[in-house]
Amino acid sequence: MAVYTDITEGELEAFLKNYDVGQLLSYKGIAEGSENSNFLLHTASGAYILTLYEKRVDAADLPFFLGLMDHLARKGINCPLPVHRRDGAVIGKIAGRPAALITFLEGMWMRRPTVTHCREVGKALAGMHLAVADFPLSRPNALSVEGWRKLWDGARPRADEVEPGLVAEVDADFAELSARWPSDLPSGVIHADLFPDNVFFLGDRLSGVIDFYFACNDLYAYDLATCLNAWCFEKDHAFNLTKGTALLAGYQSVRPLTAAEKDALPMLARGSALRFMLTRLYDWLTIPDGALVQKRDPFEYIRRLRFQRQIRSASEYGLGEA
Ligand SMILES: Nc1ncnc2c1ncn2[C@@H]1O[C@H](COP(=O)(O)OP(=O)(O)O)[C@@H](O)[C@H]1O
Ligand SMILES: N[C@@H](CCOP(=O)(O)O)C(=O)O
Repeated sequence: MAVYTDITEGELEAFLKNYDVGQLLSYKGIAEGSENSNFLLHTASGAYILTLYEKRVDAADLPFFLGLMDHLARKGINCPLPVHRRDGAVIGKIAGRPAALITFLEGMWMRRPTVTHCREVGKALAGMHLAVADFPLSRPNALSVEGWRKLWDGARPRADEVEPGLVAEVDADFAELSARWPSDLPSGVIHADLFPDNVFFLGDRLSGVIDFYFACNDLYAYDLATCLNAWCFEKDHAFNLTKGTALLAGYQSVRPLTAAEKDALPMLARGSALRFMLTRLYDWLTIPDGALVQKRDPFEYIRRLRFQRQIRSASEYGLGEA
């Protein structure tokens, strides 16, 4: 469920008066998503998404997120284009919340991505990494190693109740990741949450990338490692080598990895698995049952983490196979 703040037709009509989008024809809340409130709007000029930014998004970060979408869309990346108001601004206010209007993208996200989808997402990710080279804004990654530690401090006292032995496992991860986390790899603005529910397809064609609200400056190869975890495992938690091969080959067909990035990939994939396990575990332990926020399964990422601890070389993901 992702309509935390409801809006009236009157509020919406008043909000839209600031834009050149024509008369409001219809609007409805969108159930999918987890962070913000989203509405699908039809106006005389077409379809749009209205997003009301909720508590977990810092309003001070909105110029970065919306500026990034604007930059990428203008560079030909399939992502939403923020609609400018008549006064030039892209951020407005409705029902007391900061809000923006973005263009609607056709397509649907893949519940069971195929090898072809993995290759296409690899290409799109590399395309974004090239396209951000001249993006002028930056935002530190609040969810890198130090941010993970804060989440772990909150979750650790009850982590063994969720999964016996988890405290010892994750303490050991922190010791190793702190000592070996790379910092001198190619970096720039990354998406940082490129899961299947944030990528739309029309058949096999990638039609859109959405949800830039975790985007930040970090290592490009870390973004790719997140995709390995999010796209290349089956429902039974087994790694699919063919999908890994396709994702990495797709990425490298647009932006070849450096030797140092290849060497670091297992460590980055382990860190990324830890990052998503921790946000999920933290929410699992702190969000009350019945709350509107959708809680995601930490066990899926406990398994990813155990898998990633065993990997010694990126060739085990299929690097160099295609
Ligand atoms: N530009 C867009 N075009 C079409 N649908 C969109 C667009 N942006 C968001 N959506 C719809 O809204 C849902 C939630 O969007 P998302 O940005 O993932 O929200 P959240 O940040 O709350 O997780 C998506 O799953 C999709 O159905
Ligand atoms: N992708 C994250 C959760 C973030 O949710 P989103 O709806 O904003 O993509 C996870 O799977 O833990």
